[in-house]
Amino acid sequence: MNSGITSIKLVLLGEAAVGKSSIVLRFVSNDFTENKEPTIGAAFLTQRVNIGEQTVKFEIWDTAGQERFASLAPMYYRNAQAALVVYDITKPQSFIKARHWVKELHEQASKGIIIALVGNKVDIVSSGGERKVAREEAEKLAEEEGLLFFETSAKTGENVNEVFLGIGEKIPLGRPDEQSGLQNGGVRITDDQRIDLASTGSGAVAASGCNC
Ligand SMILES: Nc1nc2c(ncn2[C@@H]2O[C@H](COP(=O)(O)OP(=O)(O)OP(=O)(O)O)[C@@H](O)[C@H]2O)c(=O)[nH]1
Repeated sequence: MNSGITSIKLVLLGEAAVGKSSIVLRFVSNDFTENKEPTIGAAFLTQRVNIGEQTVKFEIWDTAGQERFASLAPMYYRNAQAALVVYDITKPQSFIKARHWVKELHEQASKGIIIALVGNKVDIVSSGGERKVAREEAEKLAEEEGLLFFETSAKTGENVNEVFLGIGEKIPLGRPDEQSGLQNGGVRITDDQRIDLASTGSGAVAASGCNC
């Protein structure tokens, strides 16, 4: 029984190794793996969160960034209500790729799709590494294209939940979920958990430990 739950179909796009899977892993399991294996094809995961009074189920398609999988992307973003376009703030090429994804989404995805531009791996800069994509440049792109913008670290968890909270707050909620889950299609499925996203600006997230 799924009534009262709103589903948000969300896709992650971005160059290989920018940290898409790591962002999802942080959001779904509050975990991080060094030297994560590249995604093959795509992975599907879900996570339920409470945003205010509303339970939202994120249905997340984590696409593979390797060029050989690029032609599969439209299959995953076609019906998506939200997209995370991820780049690595230490890799300028990944920001160029992010621009391409934003353009493609605006041309080919659903009208009204909510797009968040996400600059990942801020922990590298915090620990003395060199930033190669200026925050101002990304903010400018976000402003011009009407995107949400976040800088995150999947490694430390910084701002990761805020990305999903930001998406949840932008999408009109209250439309009950009419169908439970998507077909597996041979991809990895991870059980979802329920967490509460508090819109306090503090970024606090309380895991309720409910595997439901
Ligand atoms: N320092 C740091 N490393 C990260 C962060 N996020 C991911 N990584 C590392 O970057 C590498 C690539 O991460 P993935 O999550 O597999 O990247 P991806 O974008 O999903 O890659 P594809 O599946 O090939 O598209 C892994 O070694 C991760 O451990 C981060 O926030 N900080």
